[in-house]
Amino acid sequence: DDGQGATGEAIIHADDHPGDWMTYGRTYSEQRYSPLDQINRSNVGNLKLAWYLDLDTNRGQEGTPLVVDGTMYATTNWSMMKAIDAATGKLRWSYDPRVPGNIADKGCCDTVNRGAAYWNGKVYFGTFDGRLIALDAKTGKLVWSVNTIPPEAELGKQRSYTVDGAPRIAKGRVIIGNGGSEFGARGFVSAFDAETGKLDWRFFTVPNPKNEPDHAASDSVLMNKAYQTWSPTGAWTRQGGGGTVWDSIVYDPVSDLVYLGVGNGSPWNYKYRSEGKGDNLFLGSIVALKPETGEYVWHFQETPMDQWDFTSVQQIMTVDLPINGETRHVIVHAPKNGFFYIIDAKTGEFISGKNYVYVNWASGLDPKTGRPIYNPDALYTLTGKDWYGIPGDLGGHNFAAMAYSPKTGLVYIPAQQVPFLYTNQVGGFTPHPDSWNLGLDMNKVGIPDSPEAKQAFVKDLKGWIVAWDPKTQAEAWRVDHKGPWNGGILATGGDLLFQGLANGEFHAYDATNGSDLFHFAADSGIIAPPVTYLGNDKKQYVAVEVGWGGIYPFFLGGLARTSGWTVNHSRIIAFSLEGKSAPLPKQNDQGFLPVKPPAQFDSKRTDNGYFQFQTYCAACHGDNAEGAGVLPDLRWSGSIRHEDAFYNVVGRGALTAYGMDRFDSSMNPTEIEDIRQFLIKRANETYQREVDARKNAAGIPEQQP
Ligand SMILES: O=C(O)c1cc(C(=O)O)c2c(n1)C(=O)C(=O)c1cc(C(=O)O)[nH]c1-2
Ligand SMILES: [Ca+2]
Repeated sequence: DDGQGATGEAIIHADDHPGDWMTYGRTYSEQRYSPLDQINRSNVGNLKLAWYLDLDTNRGQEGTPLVVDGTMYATTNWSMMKAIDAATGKLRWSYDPRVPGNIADKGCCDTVNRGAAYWNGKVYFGTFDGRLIALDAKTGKLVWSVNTIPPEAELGKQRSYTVDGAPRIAKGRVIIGNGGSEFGARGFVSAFDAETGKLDWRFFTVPNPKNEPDHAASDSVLMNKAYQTWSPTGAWTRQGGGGTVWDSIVYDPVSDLVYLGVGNGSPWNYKYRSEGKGDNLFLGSIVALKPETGEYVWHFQETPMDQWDFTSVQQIMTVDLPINGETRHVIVHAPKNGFFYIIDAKTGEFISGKNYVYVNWASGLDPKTGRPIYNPDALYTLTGKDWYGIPGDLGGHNFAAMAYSPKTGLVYIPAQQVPFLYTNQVGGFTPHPDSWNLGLDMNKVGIPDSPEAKQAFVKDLKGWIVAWDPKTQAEAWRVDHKGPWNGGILATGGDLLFQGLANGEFHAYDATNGSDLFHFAADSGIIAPPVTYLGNDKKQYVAVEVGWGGIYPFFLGGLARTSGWTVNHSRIIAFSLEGKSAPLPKQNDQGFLPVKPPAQFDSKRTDNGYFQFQTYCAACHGDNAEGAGVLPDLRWSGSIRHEDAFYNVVGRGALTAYGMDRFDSSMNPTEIEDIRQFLIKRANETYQREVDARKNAAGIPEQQP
């Protein structure tokens, strides 16, 4: 027995039953390539809506649905799970883990969920409040549920753990990570027995602050190798250091290793975090472990001295590639930092790397070691000067998964350009409970409300597909989109690429040259990756979750209207050649109207109100109080009209059930009222502009400014 079990064998031999989509990236290689070819270049133009299922949350949907034996298992925002007849869209069962609403602000980037795992008749998924849940796949009944966050990891209000990534299963062990490095967190992954939920091993990705054993699988490598790459007294010893594994965990049966994509530093500011010393292992790294024990095998660090939120969490893919005349089994990786890496899957040896998007922080990689050749100006925490970085904190590529077609030999990356102004927090590192704690000046990371500043920034916002040839480490061609933050990509044996876009369209492209062969108006922004499968009727379907959200519209707010205005109507849509569904229901896409604000505000309080807003509110309600249409735009909120009404929501938690936490333990009533004064000021400054932006046939606001 090789320990794989029937499900492990089924996933390893996924191409023997291509109608299923049994694990996050379809196969353990996570290539997101399906050999199905009923739908192909010659007939995709006839693709029709087969069914749609409206969801119960109107927020960002990032899930990859699984399909096993004709049943789809989809996770949606607020960590909910649905089992659906994959041919008809009929709901079989649903499960709501009842994540408390006040948890939303413990995570940086929307209460999303990226997907489930399937093993031996059970489906597994993580919840935003840190649980891992196993359900009976047939009935949806709870089998077990565990808290994945050990009590000793929760060290006060500055530390935060949320779970939104999809679990992966290796040899009967469910492996799950978490997020939280923007607040304060020490990253780790845990492996649980798939049958019982019993903890098997745990691996921390950054050292114990006292260099003491955690009694975890990571003890020896952290104490002997990683600790020496951190300063013993930096802010990391209080903030956790970061390194959260919030998305990619991959098991490779060929090398028999589990790969972790490790996240950014906490706090971001390297000078404060580690006194400007050391590479800070294992931040920004791929780490390879043994699946049975969690024992360290190798690591490759892509971003030493991280200070840009350059996570290596992005999807890890294994491919067999011809390299210098021999076929090698390699990892290909396009992390946030903008470089495309090829790494030996067995040993972690760096083979080559080249930037897949424009980058200004490094001039290239050392050809021997793969270490970035830094632009000294990019090391803003060491220079003390502001840095306009490309990629910025959202990366050249974020969670939206890339795909590889073995037929074309190309990797298709949902690439983007979203610059970020990195500025140091003045006067040393000052953390705030219940807030992002980056060691950055939160006032300055925002865009000033001047048309010139905004136009310059918006001009730099881009999104496209890059078709990357890993054999030559060069771009083959590209498909330009209207703006950043588009969905993940699916490649198929029909020589097609499928992708949903931020502008609410779902597209099929020719995988050989990028020609646009099909599009469908899905009415809301799409950020999730599509999947394809056979229904019980043996027909090929392509399905995707629709729903605009995630960090781009949340934090960039009005600036994130790059692909147009969208009002959220979250649903799952599925297509087939025979699709006979009724069209999507007609809906009102106008969204809220600006409401004339109270004329008076106290201009002595608005500066502090801006600071409090940027510190506590901007990450969800939008930079400088301009919303993007997902969460309430506070400039037009009824609750800013009276001090008590505003305090009821912000201080006393009147809306906690809807995801708005109470902030009376992090701000006093005066500070909360300062925010209200600032919001009234912003409403007055922008009211006429927002009214004018709606003076068009559709009545929909045009892109800022
Ligand atoms: O450092 C972290 O722990 C962490 C967690 C998460 C998350 O859990 O979603 C994101 C990020 N970082 C992050 O940097 C990021 O760009 C991001 C985007 C998203 C999203 O779902 O839109 N999540 C996250
Ligand atoms: Ca992060």
